[in-house]
Amino acid sequence: MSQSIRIGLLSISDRASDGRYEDQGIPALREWLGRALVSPWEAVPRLIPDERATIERTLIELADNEGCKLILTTGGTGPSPRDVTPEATLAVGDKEMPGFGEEMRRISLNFVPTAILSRQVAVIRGQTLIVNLPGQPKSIRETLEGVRAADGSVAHVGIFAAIPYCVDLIGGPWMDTDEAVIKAFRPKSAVRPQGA
Ligand SMILES: Nc1ncnc2c1ncn2[C@@H]1O[C@H](COP(=O)(O)OP(=O)(O)OP(=O)(O)O)[C@@H](O)[C@H]1O
Ligand SMILES: Nc1nc2c(c(=O)[nH]1)N[C@H]1C(S)=C(S)[C@@H](COP(=O)(O)O)O[C@H]1N2
Repeated sequence: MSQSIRIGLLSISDRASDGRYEDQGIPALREWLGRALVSPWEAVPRLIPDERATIERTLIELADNEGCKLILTTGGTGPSPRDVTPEATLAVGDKEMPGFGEEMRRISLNFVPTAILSRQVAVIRGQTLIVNLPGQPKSIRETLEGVRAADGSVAHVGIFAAIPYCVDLIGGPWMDTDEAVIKAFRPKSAVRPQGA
């Protein structure tokens, strides 16, 4: 049995956090991960406003104190004055992982022409991978799972395909996925550690 991975689910929204609407970010993240992951995992959810200092503090808390090896944020990636999630994420990261943002924008263009308005980034902080997803709840599935053709075959692979191997490389727990949702790609040389 694999070791359980703790996954930070960080919904960043002024209106969801002050109760003007119900947060759909955390439920959408939970729902998708619940379908995609077949190895054990535990959600560590947080709902906060679009305040840069609060975002930075919460990312640090999830990574350093809560032991989350993966953090998925949703919201605050656009061009509006209050959208500061990428700045906060870059500020707490040791290394930027530009491929995630580049690929998510490409995937999202299959769904909306405004995909290029998302400034989403990904970083490594210590042994934690942090990935920004857009705020529209439907964009969570779109970017993580990718695009399917009418016959259900995969037309554009979602970014989650690369996440288990990235977590391996930074020393996190082994993750297995349901291939009907998303096939995790690992190079043939990747060796599953004993007991994982
Ligand atoms: N947590 C959420 N729950 C439900 N819907 C959301 C959430 N976050 C965003 N949305 C929807 O997606 C849209 C785009 O998200 P964005 O992150 O740009 O929010 P926003 O317009 O800055 O407002 P807010 O921060 O108050 O959610 C929102 O206008 C809203 O319709
Ligand atoms: N997959 C996907 N990506 C998407 C969208 C979407 O609906 N689906 N919305 C776009 C829009 S309209 C905006 S403004 C940006 C930024 O969104 P955010 O501020 O909610 O993070 O994400 C873009 N990326």
